[in-house]
Amino acid sequence: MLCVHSPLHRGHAGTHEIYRGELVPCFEKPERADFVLQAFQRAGLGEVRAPDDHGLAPIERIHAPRYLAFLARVWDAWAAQGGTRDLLPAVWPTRGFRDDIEPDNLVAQLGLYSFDSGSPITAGTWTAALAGAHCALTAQAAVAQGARAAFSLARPPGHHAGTDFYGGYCFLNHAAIAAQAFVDGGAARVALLDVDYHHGNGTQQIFYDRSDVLFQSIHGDPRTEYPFYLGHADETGAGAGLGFNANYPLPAGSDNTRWFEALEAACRRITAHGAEALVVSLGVDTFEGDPISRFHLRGPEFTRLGTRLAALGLPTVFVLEGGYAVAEIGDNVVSVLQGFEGG
Ligand SMILES: NCCCCCC(=O)NO
Ligand SMILES: [Zn+2]
Repeated sequence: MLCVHSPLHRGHAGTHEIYRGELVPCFEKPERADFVLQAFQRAGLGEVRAPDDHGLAPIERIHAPRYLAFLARVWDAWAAQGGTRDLLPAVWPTRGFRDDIEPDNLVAQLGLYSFDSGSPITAGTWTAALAGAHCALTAQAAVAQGARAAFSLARPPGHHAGTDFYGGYCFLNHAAIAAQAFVDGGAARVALLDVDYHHGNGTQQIFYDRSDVLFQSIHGDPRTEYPFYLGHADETGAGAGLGFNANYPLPAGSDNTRWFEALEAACRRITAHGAEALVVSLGVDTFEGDPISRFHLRGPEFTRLGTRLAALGLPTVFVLEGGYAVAEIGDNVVSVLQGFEGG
């Protein structure tokens, strides 16, 4: 299986995030990708290739121009003001505020384009996010050209990023960008399955009124788990997209039997959709030892996940999302990919 990876992720290295109201060291750190890369190479799963430069056009198919312009300029604007520390928002346009006018104030702009204070922007964030999107696009191109599967090994992750907002450590929605590339390449029906512990609120928002991309997510119940404000089972799509969004929220602490029951339901739905390609938001923070999550998957379950996805028989792009047990993230990701390869 091809792995697409860029060392440019290392430029995104925030020091602290606000987690549940407290300033703590970042959980989403460069070592995550290093450990996955080492495990992938150790397992001999395939070639590791640098991403091609796909430019901005495929990214503009998903994200709003004013948001991309903001991400591209925000650090330089901050540096021009003499700023050096990581950028975190402190004010947001919640209900009753206007969000059609972009304030001149930089901290206000951070709030306009974000939904949490846990995703620091640093000098290398834009470059890293852009490289991550190009990793996903390069993986998608390889699959569109005949590869059975490919893995986009990038950070920061993407599934919390919406059309014009960042959060949950995510800035560009790599999985959504890859799914759109399949559509733009002629696929009439694409399935996007999010198996990260946290609901892919950004991906849901992006495809919510569309029937060509079926979005499904298995995740910790948002009544108690991040992102809290989206991811309930009654969110089934809108307009032309009604019936093409499915959430499987599970109570924190749910056992693996319940998790795989949800996976089975989602896989059946993918087959019923008549999907021609599959994009997987592969978060492994479902791992029993993950520091910020509360499911119980371990190596054998990750292998079983990969095997089940292989049984769908679809051209598949895996996109790395979460997973913060840094010592185990590599083995957990490789277990999924090995299960898929052997499936
Ligand atoms: N800062 C709060 C927790 C963010 C979760 C990020 C994640 O793993 N999403 O899938
Ligand atoms: Zn997650």
